[in-house]
Amino acid sequence: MESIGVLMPIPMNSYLEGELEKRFNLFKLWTVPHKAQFLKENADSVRAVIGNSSSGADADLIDALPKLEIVASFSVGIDKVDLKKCKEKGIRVTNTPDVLTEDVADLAIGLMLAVLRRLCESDRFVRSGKWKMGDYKLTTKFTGKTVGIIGLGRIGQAIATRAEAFNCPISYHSRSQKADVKHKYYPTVVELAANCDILVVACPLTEETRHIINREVIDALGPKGVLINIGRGPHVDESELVSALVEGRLGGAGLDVYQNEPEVPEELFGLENVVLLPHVGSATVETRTAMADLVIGNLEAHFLKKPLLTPVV
Ligand SMILES: O=CC(=O)O
Repeated sequence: MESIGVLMPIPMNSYLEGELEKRFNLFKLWTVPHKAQFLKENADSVRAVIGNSSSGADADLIDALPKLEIVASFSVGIDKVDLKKCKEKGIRVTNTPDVLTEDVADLAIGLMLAVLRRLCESDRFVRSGKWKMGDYKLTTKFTGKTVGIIGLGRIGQAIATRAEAFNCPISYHSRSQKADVKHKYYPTVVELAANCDILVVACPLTEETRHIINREVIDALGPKGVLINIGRGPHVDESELVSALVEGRLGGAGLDVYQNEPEVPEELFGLENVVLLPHVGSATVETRTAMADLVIGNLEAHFLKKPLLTPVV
């Protein structure tokens, strides 16, 4: 397979790069000074593109690569891939589900604890020497809080399982009620938000879920409510979120994702009821290695004409 051209537009993971280089002719686009020219010159050699949560395959890239057969995403979310165009052109698409579910769910619970128990602020309190001047203030209990989950797929379910271990009643919203699920279902996000303490975004980003967290939802969650976003930045109307937090109309937020990563609204930096992470839901050595192996497995299966391991299209 050494002659098969695989395009990686941005750096993602050194283990993945190394494993791809052992098997394929890997084009690392970010190392090339004139990208457009390089793409033009090598367009006929590229048969696969590696995507991730910030770089996928849009219509322009797909059109620029006439020999493209597969987009293998090093992510579970494939919102950066033009799926419609891929379907039209018979281009296969794969992602990395399951292997990252536990890490993302762990992180969601971590964010809940961090926001309610002010873990990051308390850490700053100790480091700054303020403890010597008096005790840190009281915070908010997590055990027993009602957790509302938007999207009860693999990750949403794993968050529910973990939150149940903290005696948290679980409720959810998804496109339709799930027959085999005992948690309370709300047909709208506003109703879910009005009836939970902590609202978690755990659904894929699609046209229907863009800005699923809007002003009405934020107001329903209210000044004691906490928003956790481990989905995608555009799930949230970020300027509404920022003004609600600044004005105290929302109790707090734990965010792993943002509208324009790596840009994060600076108004949030001074708020102690907000915990900000740099999109690290699946970022452990173990999980990123498993994700890389899945990307490689999908590419090998495709080029050996075997069934894909985790096909999306
Ligand atoms: O954001 C990460 C992913 O989609 O895997």
